[in-house]
Amino acid sequence: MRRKLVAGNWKMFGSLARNQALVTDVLAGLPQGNCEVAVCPPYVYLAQVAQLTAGSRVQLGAQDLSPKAEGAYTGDVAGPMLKELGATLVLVGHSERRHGHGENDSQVAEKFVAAQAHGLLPVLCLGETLAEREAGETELVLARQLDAVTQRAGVAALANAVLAYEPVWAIGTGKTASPEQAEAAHAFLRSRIAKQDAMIADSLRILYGGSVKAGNAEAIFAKPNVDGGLIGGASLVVQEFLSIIAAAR
Ligand SMILES: O=C[C@H](O)COP(=O)(O)O
Repeated sequence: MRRKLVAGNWKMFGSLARNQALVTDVLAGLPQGNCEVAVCPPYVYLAQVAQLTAGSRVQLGAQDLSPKAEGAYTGDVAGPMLKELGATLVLVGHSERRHGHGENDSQVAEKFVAAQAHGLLPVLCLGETLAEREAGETELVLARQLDAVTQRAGVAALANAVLAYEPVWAIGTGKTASPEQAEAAHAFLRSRIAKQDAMIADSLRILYGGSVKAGNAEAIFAKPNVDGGLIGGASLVVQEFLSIIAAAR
């Protein structure tokens, strides 16, 4: 039985005052339940959010990391730094990094390896663009993005990771993948991993991300291969985020 995870990706939103209000209200309203909850604030707020979430069941994540442990890499942030501030997980390969910052599959694989090397749980994001979907290339793209990591890190590395299927066309657009479209992509990913290791495939959590809201979370999370969500915009709205957590039973 896979335990669901709902992770809020705040992207480049927040301020000291807004974060304090958001986390305080989320903690106050957190529904009972078995699902894991995490928030991923911008780097500069990790220490603040670590303090606010201390002792709660809300885990702390970062949105990206450097593939290097330290060095002359201006503007980059290394895994050990995230760990020191209390992060336990980190997103790698988010589409806003792949498409907005030109990260390729092999760089994403290096970041995945670095995350694990520094004791962080990598949440590997993958997903196709609208053009790729319309060209019938969804599975081809997912396979390429997944294989880049399994070939670099080995399939066994997925025992200590989470996947997040995020169709690029559904991110921040209000256009959600239907529960059936999400399920099909998740099932494809799981079956591809099962060809190499059935047990790892069975225990691996695959989150869905892309315009998840209170109103659609329950239907998406009800699909057998969907193990929670990576939530962008709705994670910044207290009642939306709490309802999504409640839907992840
Ligand atoms: O990381 C989260 C995803 O990019 C989804 O963002 P969204 O919920 O705002 O569409």
